[in-house]
Amino acid sequence: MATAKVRIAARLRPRLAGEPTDDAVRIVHGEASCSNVSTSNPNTSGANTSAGSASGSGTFISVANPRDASQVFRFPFTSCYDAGSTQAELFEADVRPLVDVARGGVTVTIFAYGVTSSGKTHTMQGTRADPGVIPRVVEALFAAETDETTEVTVSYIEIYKDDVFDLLVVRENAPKLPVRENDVGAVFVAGLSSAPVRSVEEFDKVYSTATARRSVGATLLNRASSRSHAVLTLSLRVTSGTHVREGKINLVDLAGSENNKLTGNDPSRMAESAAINKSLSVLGQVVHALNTGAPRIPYRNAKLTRILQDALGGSSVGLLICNLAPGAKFRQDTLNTLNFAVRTKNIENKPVVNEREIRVPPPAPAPALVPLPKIDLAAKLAGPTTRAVGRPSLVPRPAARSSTFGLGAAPFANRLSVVGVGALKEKEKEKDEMLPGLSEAEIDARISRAVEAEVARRLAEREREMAMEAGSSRGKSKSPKKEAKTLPPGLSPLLKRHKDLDDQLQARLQELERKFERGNKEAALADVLSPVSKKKTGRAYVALARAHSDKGDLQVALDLYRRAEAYVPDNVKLKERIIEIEWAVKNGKAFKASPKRAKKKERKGKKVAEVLPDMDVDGRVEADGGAGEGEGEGEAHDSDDQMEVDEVETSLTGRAVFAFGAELTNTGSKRSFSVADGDAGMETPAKRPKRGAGKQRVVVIESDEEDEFEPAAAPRKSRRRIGGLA
Ligand SMILES: Nc1ncnc2c1ncn2[C@@H]1O[C@H](COP(=O)(O)OP(=O)(O)OP(=O)(O)O)[C@@H](O)[C@H]1O
Repeated sequence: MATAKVRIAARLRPRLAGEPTDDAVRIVHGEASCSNVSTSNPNTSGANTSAGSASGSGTFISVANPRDASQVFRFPFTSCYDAGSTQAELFEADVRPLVDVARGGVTVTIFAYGVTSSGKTHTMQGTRADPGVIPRVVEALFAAETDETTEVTVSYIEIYKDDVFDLLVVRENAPKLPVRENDVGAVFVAGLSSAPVRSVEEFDKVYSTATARRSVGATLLNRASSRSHAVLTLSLRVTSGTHVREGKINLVDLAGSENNKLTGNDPSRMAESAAINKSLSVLGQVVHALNTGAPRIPYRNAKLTRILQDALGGSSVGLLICNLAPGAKFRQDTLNTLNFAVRTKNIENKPVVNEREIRVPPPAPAPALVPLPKIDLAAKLAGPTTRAVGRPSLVPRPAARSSTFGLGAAPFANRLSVVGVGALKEKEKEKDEMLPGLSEAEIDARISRAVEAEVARRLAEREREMAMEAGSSRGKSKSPKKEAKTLPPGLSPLLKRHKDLDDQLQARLQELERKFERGNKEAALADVLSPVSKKKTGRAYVALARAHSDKGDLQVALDLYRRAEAYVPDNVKLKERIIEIEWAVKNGKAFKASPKRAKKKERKGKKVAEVLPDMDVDGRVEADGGAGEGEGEGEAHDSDDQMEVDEVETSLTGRAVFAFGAELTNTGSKRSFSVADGDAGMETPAKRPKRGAGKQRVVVIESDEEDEFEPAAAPRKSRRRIGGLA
C-alpha cells in the first residue's frame, strides 16, 4: 500500500449557554464546491451539501490574531465542520470510509484533539440521543451487509497521569499496565484484557460500563472534563472464504490541553493537568520530529505517544479531528490546535494490510494396501494433536490476563509449549515408525505417555538442580529449610516449577522497572518544579556539561546534557548537542563546541539579560531576534500554556517566523511564505508596525495541494516565552 498522510477534520463546537458571542473563530464557506471534491483525495470529506459543514478548497477556518486585531489567520482544510454540523455529517464524510479501510485489514486511528471543553468527548462518544463516532463505527461494523464474517473484539484503556489502566476491569483490580514492544517492534499494552462483542447491544453494555470507570472531573470550563486519554480499540477479524484480514480501529479521545488560569484547577487537578499537558507536549514533539526528519522520534517520552506510535509515522491510517471552541477566550488555544493540525497533516504513514490465507490441511491420502485406521474423534479433540493453521497473526497478541499465574504464566506456557512442540515432533516421528494398524487413539496415548515422561524427566532434573543449589547455599543461607517449608504443603513439582519461573520473571521485571525508574527520576523531579526552576536547573546542567565537554570528558558531558534534557525536554538545540556528543563518544572522536558568544548582558546590558532569560545549549543568553543559532523551537513550556512555544521561532536570519507547520515541513514548497503588505510582519518586534496600523493582513497558515498560498505575516509574540536553551 502507498503512503497515506494523516487526514484532518476540524470541527467548531457551538457556543454554550453563557459564552459571549464574538467572531474570533469562524468557519468560512468561501467558494466551497462540493461538486469538485473527489473521494479519492486523501483529505476530502466527500460530497456534503449540508450548510452545517463544508469541504472543498474554498473552505477555511478564520482566526483573528489574539495579539494583533489587524491580522487574520486562515487555515484551509478540506474538512471543516462549523457549529451547526451534525455528528452524522462528520461520520458519513470522514469516518465511514475508514471503517471500510479497517475491514480491509488495516489499522486505523482516529483521534480527537483540542483544548479542554472543545467537544472531543462529544464528537467521539456523544450522547444517547446524539451518538458520536464510537457508537456509529460499531453500528457500521455490525450493519455491513456482506458475505464475510466479521468478529469484533474490544479493548479499552485510559492513560491517567502517564499510567495505563484497563477500563474493562474494575479499577480496584486494575493495576498499572506496562507498555511493551514485541520482537517485531510492535508496541502493545501487556496484560490488557479484551472482550468479544457480537452485536451493537453487547458492545453498548461493555462500553458504557467501561466508560463509567474513566477519570472525569469538573473544571471551570467543563463540568465533566476528561482527566485522561482514552483509547478504545476494536480489533476486527474478517473472514472471507479462505482469507482472513485483521484490521483495527483505535478511537482516541485525548484529554484536552489546559490553561490553568481558565480551568481554575485545584492542586490535584493541577497534577492531572501537568500530566495531560506534558503528554500532549510530547505528542507535539513527536509530530515536529517527524516533520523535520529528526533522527530520533521521542515516542518513548510519554505512554500516549508510545501507544499512538503506529498512527504517527507508522503503518496505520490516521484521522485527526481537531475540536475547536468558539470565541476570543479560546483563540490562542484554537491557534495552537490548528498549528498542531497543520503539522500533523504532513505526517506520512505506510499502511500495511494484514491479510493471510487460511491453509486447509489437505486430506490424508488413503494407504493403498493398509486398512484405514479407526479414528477416535473424542481422543483427537481432547488430545495434544491440534495443529495451528496458517501463519501467525501480524497483530501482537499479549498474554491473556485471566491466567491464574499472572505474569509468570506466559513464559511457563511457552516452556510447556516447547515440550508440546517436541512431543508433536516425536509424534510425527513415531507416526512414521508406527506399525500400520494402530488406531489414532493408540497413537495419541503413546504421544501422551511420551510427553508425560518428558515432563517428568525435566521436572526431576530441575528438582535435582534445586537440591544441589540448596545444598551449596546451605552454609550461606540462614534457614534454607525454613524457606522450603514456606511452600504450601503438597505443592506438586509442577507447581513448584511454576513458582520458580514466576519468581525469576518477577525478579527480572522488577529489575527492569527499577532501571526504568532510575532513568525517569530526573523527569519525575522535573515534573514538580516550576517552569523557572526547571529552566534554571536545565541551565546549570548545561553549564556543567559544557565545562566537561571543554575538558574532553565527553561521557560525563553527555550524561549531564541528558539530565538537562529532563528539565527542558523541548530544547531542539540541546537534543542536537546530545546527538553530536553521542556520535563523538560512539566513534571515539573529539568534540569541539562552537565558541561561546558574548553574553547578552555583556552585549546589551544586564537589565536586558534579566528580562530575557533564554539561553542556548551552552548556557548563553539568547539575543532577542539577533543573529545567531536560535533555530530551536520554543522551549519555555509550562503546564499552563505549553503549546504557545510552537507559535514563533527565530529563523537563522534572526527574524521571527511562523512555526505554523508549513514552513517546518520537509516538503520544500511549503517552506517559505511572503507577507501581504510588505515584510513588516516578518520583522523582529522592535521593527514591527504599530497594532492596527494599515490595512488588515491575512495570513494563510498552510495550504492543501490545491490551495494557493496567500501572504503571510508573523504574529506578535512575547519572545521571553520562546527562545530557550538552544
Ligand atoms: N457539537 C456539539 N454540539 C453540542 N454540544 C457540544 C458539541 N460539542 C461539545 N458540546 C458540549 O460542550 C461541552 C464540552 O464538550 P466535551 O465535554 O465534549 O469537551 P472535551 O473537549 O471532551 O473536554 P475535556 O477535554 O475537558 O474532556 C459539553 O457540554 C458538550 O455537550
